[in-house]
Amino acid sequence: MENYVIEFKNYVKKFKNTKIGPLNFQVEKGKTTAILGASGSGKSVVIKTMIGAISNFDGEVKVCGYSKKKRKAHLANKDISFYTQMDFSLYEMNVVTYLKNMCIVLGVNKKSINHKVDYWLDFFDLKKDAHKKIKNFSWGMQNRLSLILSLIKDTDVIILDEPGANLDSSWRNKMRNLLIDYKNRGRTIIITSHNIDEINDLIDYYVVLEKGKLVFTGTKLDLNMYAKYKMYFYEKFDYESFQKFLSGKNIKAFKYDELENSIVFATNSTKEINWIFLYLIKETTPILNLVKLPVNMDSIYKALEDNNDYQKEVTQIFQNAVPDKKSLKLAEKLEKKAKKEMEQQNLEIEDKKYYKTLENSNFSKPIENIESKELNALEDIKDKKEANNN
Ligand SMILES: Nc1ncnc2c1ncn2[C@@H]1O[C@H](COP(=O)(O)OP(=O)(O)OP(=O)(O)O)[C@@H](O)[C@H]1O
Repeated sequence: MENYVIEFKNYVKKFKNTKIGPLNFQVEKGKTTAILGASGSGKSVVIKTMIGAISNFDGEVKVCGYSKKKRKAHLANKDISFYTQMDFSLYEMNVVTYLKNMCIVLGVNKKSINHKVDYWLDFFDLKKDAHKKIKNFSWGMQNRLSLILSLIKDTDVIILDEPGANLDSSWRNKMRNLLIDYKNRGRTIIITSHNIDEINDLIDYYVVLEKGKLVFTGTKLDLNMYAKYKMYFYEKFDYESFQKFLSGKNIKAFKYDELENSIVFATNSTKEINWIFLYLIKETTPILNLVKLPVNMDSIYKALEDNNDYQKEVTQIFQNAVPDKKSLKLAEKLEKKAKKEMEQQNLEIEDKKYYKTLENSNFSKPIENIESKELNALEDIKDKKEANNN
């Protein structure tokens, strides 16, 4: 059985002034694939090609086993649903009549039409407006109607082009929960969104475009994206010793803003944040606020930049037959990086030790198996506690 629902091979679409491609990527069955990129990068062109709205292109595109260039290309659409924001401002019909007609066009089993229309109108809170003319619907209501159109066919593959646009946060949240449910049921989701942060935890594969070119395809692990946090303090912060503390930990500190007394740091494992708290306890530095910065295209491009730098370093080393001083230095750097990755793999074991330490933090028994720095931190607290009691 074919594991890929969609395949793009050497795909190129040329417009008068723009070229999209060459693109090579696959969408795996049962996974959530996000097509991401800045405005104008080519996301909609890719999606329009998937659904057959663009058919004149170079290369090969297969959807659900059907080549998009062959005579039977349209048959792929029976197995997929598609969402895009539609404009219903000229529709005189009421929503029930419209949806029932559309169910027939979409090939929904006749016996289930009434039940499905009723279910989805209820789900998107449009039942009370069921007999209004669609042209009188607000933008948000029209958007919910577009969503019903993409869900009512109930297919295993769903393509969503900016499903959150024009929806308020509570509807976006409801839509997100629906996608989680689809994902848990093994459905294939292809999604584009400018609010990456809202869907980032659902994404299995990233297809990242930049100015029509494919700049990345792969998993979250391949992307190695660090989550960024901003921490605010009451008073001046000793950034230098903080940076020293971070060496050997899987945390990067980006900058210290002296004006607002804030630091930005990043990590690819949320567990690592515990080190920061341990440091702050040691330094008795109270925090004012901690904010997780949203994932956006900048974070993704930054992760790609970091990955590219790393790749360049590796290539450089292997291209130099006789290692010079610079290459040796790079080799040393890479060795350190590899060591760090090993440490990351051992993180769970480290974490267990760390939590054990916290459990023991009543200081009634000796603390074993703990790094001396962290031991010192806890000892300091113990001293302070005792001083207070005296
Ligand atoms: N029919 C068309 N004729 C000419 N150029 C087009 C056509 N469709 C798309 N393009 C061009 O292709 C490029 C990619 O457009 P596309 O709509 O795919 O961007 P996008 O990534 O979906 O952007 P957004 O996030 O703003 O929707 C743009 O430069 C656009 O002008």
